[in-house]
Amino acid sequence: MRRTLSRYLIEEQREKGKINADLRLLIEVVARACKSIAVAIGKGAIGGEGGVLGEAGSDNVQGEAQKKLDVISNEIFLEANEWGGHLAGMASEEMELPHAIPNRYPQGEYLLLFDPLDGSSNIDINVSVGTIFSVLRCPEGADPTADTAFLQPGTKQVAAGYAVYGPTTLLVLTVGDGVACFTLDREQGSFVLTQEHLRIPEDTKEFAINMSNLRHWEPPVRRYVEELLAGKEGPRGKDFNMRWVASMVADVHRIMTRGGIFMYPLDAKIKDKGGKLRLMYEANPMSFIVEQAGGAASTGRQRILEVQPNGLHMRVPVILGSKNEVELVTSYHGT
Ligand SMILES: O=P(O)(O)OC[C@H]1O[C@](O)(COP(=O)(O)O)[C@@H](O)[C@@H]1O
Ligand SMILES: [Mg+2]
Ligand SMILES: [Mg+2]
Repeated sequence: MRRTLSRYLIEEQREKGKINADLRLLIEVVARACKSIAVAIGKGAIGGEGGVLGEAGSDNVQGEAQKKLDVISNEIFLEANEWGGHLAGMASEEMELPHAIPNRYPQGEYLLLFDPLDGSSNIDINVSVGTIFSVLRCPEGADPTADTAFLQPGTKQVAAGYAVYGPTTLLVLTVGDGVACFTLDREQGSFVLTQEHLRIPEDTKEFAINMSNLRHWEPPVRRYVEELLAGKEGPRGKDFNMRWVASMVADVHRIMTRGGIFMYPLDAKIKDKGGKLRLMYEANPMSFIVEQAGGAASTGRQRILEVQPNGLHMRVPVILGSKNEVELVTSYHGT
């Protein structure tokens, strides 16, 4: 019998007691929003003036040029989730401040953080993009319209997931009880459980990093990658393969499927910003998922999930995936 996302969540609630009804419904709403984003992306250039493709003509809070689909996806997430009754507030990579739930809607106990469209640079060339989300509890008495309510380390996440809009639309989810993968059945309009208990192999022969930054990396990462490149003749004694999609969701999903290590380390160009990837919308949710699948996630100096955020849009170096490789790079950092 087909197990849909709804059924999986009901089991997590009623049989396993891992989530409450509010969190179940919240995840259902998030999944519906991802379906709507998948439909919007599917329209591509249809509709004149490039359709949903191309630039929006605006910048986000990080000073990055927004694509039309960044804006559309953000709107879809806000609209779908604000009236659901399960949230105290939302924060998005695309918005400077938290989004308050309007008074006319019921208020809930959770905070939702999201990167509505990850891998924006791939939209216009028809390569996989995705959505990443993280759920926290709103601390008692905290003001959900203020940043401070959201500034909790990743260990406090109660759920996290990502959608990949690729040849198929996938939703990968953890509620702290392992990782499950659902495939969107486009005819039925439902997410069907296609893999449970995902595990990342501890060893790998594949790595993902933007090699064009090599000259800017810190010595530990440079040493690690140079050893991989040396292959059979080098200290690792085996050949490694490299992949870089430049959509974190797609690169991480490959690692969830067949292992590997993904790195967006600190480099001289981005040192002042603290890294490239955003802690709250990218690094934390992905690290929660990776750890739940038996992998590891580190900044090189610290477990990502233990980083105390100092701002909603804080950036961190990210090294995640197959456990033994992540531990090796971390050891090169002298930690
Ligand atoms: O273009 P670069 O420097 O290789 O960076 C790629 C990284 O940037 C990101 O696209 C950032 O995400 P956004 O598209 O949400 O800004 C990651 O998905 C990806 O890993
Ligand atoms: Mg992103
Ligand atoms: Mg984005």
